[in-house]
Amino acid sequence: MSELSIFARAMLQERKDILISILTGFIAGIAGVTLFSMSGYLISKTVFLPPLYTLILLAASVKLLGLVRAASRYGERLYSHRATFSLLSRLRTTFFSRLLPLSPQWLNQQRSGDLLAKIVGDVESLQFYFLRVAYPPIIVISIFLTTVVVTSFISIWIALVFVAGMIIIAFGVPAIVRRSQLKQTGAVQQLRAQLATDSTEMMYGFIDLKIYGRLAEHEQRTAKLASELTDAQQQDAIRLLRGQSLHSFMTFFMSWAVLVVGALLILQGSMDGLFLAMLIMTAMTVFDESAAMATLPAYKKDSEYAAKRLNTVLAEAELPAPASRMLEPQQPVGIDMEKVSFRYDGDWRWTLQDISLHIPAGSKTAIVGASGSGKTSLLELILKLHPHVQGELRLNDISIQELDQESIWKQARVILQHNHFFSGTLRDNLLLEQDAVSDTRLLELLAQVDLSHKKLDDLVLEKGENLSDGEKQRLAFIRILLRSGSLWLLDEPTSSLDYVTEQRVLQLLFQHAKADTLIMVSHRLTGLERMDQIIVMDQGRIVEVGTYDELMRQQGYFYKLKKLEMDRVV
Ligand SMILES: Nc1ncnc2c1ncn2[C@@H]1O[C@H](COP(=O)(O)OP(=O)(O)OP(=O)(O)O)[C@@H](O)[C@H]1O
Repeated sequence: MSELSIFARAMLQERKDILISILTGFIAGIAGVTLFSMSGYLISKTVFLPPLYTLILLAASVKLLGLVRAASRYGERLYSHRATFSLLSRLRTTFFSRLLPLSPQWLNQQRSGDLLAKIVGDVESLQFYFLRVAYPPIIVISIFLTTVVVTSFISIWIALVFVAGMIIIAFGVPAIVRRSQLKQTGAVQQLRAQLATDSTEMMYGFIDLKIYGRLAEHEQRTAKLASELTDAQQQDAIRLLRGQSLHSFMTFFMSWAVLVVGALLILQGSMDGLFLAMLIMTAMTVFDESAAMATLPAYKKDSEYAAKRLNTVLAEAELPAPASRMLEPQQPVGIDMEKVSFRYDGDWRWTLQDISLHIPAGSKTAIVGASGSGKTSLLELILKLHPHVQGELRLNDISIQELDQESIWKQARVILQHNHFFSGTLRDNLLLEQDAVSDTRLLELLAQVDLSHKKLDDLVLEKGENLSDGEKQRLAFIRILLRSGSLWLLDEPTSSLDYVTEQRVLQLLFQHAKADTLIMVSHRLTGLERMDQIIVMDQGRIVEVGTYDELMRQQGYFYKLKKLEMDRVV
């Protein structure tokens, strides 16, 4: 059961609560059995008019056992649930922390709904493993064994009936329940994941689906999945109920068996009739204590299936090789590439091929080229977002393979083509990294990027739905101004801005990045005169490198692009 190894480790960490809950659970169970058997004995004894002190003693013991049972049951509930919730939180953090270092490329390949179903639903299914699978057999078997040993002093035959009952109830009933659910394994989890995937896709593509008239079809499919999930959950509930009913039936059957065998023994004179009521009460209580065994197979299968789904995620995903070297903080970063080639997983063609370049520390570089020529991919390689790269890529003369990814990210001030905005206030969205920035400073920055009409308490909707693309770009720009780091990687940071605002923002950018290394991917070819070098790309290759003047003099690819742009403007 290696699938459950994450769970076993988490259980080991919660061993104190687990041991206390087992101990209190055992005390509560035994106190319950003793309480009811003693009540049976008290009733029988009363018939023979015993001395008053005997009755007082028995009644006091029954009361005391009641108190012990209640207190230990409370302790059991408290510690077992505390252990369960701590396990759940450990599982969540373990799974999440294993996901975090995975390459974004791998994460992007996952369907978000399915991944969410795994992170939330499957992890939650695992929480029951302790409470409903690992824990009940320990309690049930220890209570049974204690009861059988004590009963054997009264009658070995009744003790044998208990053993038979234990085998039927603790093993037979779960085996029958297990057989009935073999075919159904994982149906709920699979449907839940499908529903989550379909629903997220519908939410993300709502407007397009509506425009292209496919919304109704999508809604129907989602509704069908939802009803199939309800059916599967209902089937699961029915199976659980069937197991519980079978268990109740067997509990009463075994109590009748105790009554019949006990009556025969009394008739034969081999057992005192005083004990009969006591033994029947014992049977009813002890078999009732084992109710959790009937639902155990269902929870076991669910947990194992959930663990398997989670493990597939972790097994498929390749963790980046550990790297120990760090980029020096606040030192401008020089970048060298020698014959670097790269292709996305599963892609037959090279996205980048034979890239050799030198970007001196503190220089300003523009990357231009046709759409799809590999400009963004090149930036992503510098951020070490893709682990498998051919050739040599060095930052400050350290091979990227040896560099710790986090240390690169700490140094980088990045604007991607799509910047994410969270639901919250504008202030929350600006202060992603640090909260020690005054409102006055934030308002000043907003004014510098022509957003003085915005207020810090303005509400931002999920994914920045109520912001224009240009506003998003300027807010992303403020975000990187608030960061520290000496490597600026900007992927078309001003593509949605008008010319005047763009120039204003770029001026601000050059002021802040004066001594730093700056690489900017740009579609527009205006304002590139101030760059130290321009890298021109086409179909994954570098076709030209030089300053603006050099490239214009050369009259090559860049010159043609520039001419096309100018013709378009005229
Ligand atoms: N996650 C991905 N998986 C597979 N292929 C990808 C992925 N991202 C990009 N590509 C492919 O890699 C190639 C280069 O893409 P890239 O985004 O680097 O180009 P680009 O020059 O930045 O384009 P644009 O100017 O349109 O942003 C494209 O052909 C694209 O289809």
